[in-house]
Amino acid sequence: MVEFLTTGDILMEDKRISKAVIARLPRYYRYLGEISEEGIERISSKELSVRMKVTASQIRQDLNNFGGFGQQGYGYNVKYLYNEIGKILGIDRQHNLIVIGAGNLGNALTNYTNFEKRGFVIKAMFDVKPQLIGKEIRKVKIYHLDTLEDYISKHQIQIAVLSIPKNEAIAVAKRLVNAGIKAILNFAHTDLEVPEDVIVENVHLSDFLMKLSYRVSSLTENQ
Ligand SMILES: NC(=O)c1ccc[n+]([C@@H]2O[C@H](COP(=O)([O-])OP(=O)(O)OC[C@H]3O[C@@H](n4cnc5c(N)ncnc54)[C@H](O)[C@@H]3O)[C@@H](O)[C@H]2O)c1
Repeated sequence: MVEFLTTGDILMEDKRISKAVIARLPRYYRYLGEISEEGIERISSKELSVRMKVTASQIRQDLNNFGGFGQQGYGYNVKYLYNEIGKILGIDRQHNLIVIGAGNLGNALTNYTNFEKRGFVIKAMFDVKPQLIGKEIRKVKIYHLDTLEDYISKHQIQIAVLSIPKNEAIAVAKRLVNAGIKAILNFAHTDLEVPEDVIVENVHLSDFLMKLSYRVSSLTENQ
């Protein structure tokens, strides 16, 4: 039988891994990293479930997708599982990023050193404001947007972060795609139109705030 993948699913050893499972992997990765730092070498699905506040069967189901991580009566080898999930997520290797828009948000992202610990290295920033060109933020140079395609063709850039006004984002995203970028982290409040093989993750903090607002409002209404 032919199996069809929906966008975002991955195929591992002829097995379809759902988007939902993939979306949970960063959380497993984070928890296992912390557990490993505590010096714990192995952990049962039950213990992990208590820490992560998900059911043990969910954990077993999720991790069984990748095979061979756990052993009956032994539990999971924390370091091994951590490394394997890291490999699946592709963070066992370096990813080079560029940030488009060197304003408040672009600065904050570039100043955040923890991305590098996960292998995400910001190589350059781009802007259109003449007074910003040539400046550096944590040794990351700001280039003019005119040099975008040239820079991408000369450096191995996989991911672009868009932190520019929304009315500029669609045009810049098109240029990024034409220059070969395959993944965009989009902070601009607009939907991007990209080909199917380009991955876009939208981060709209205001959406989270609206969700919180809804929850807070319903709490106060029920009081
Ligand atoms: N998604 C979120 O949760 C979230 C949160 C904060 C801000 N934002 C959005 O992110 C964007 C940036 O916010 P900010 O506070 O950093 O704004 P900002 O005004 O401080 O910075 C924007 C920068 O983009 C530059 N720019 C404008 N057009 C450009 C182009 N075509 N190419 C390259 N650079 C260009 C500007 O010169 C400026 O330096 C805005 O669209 C804002 O709405 C989103």
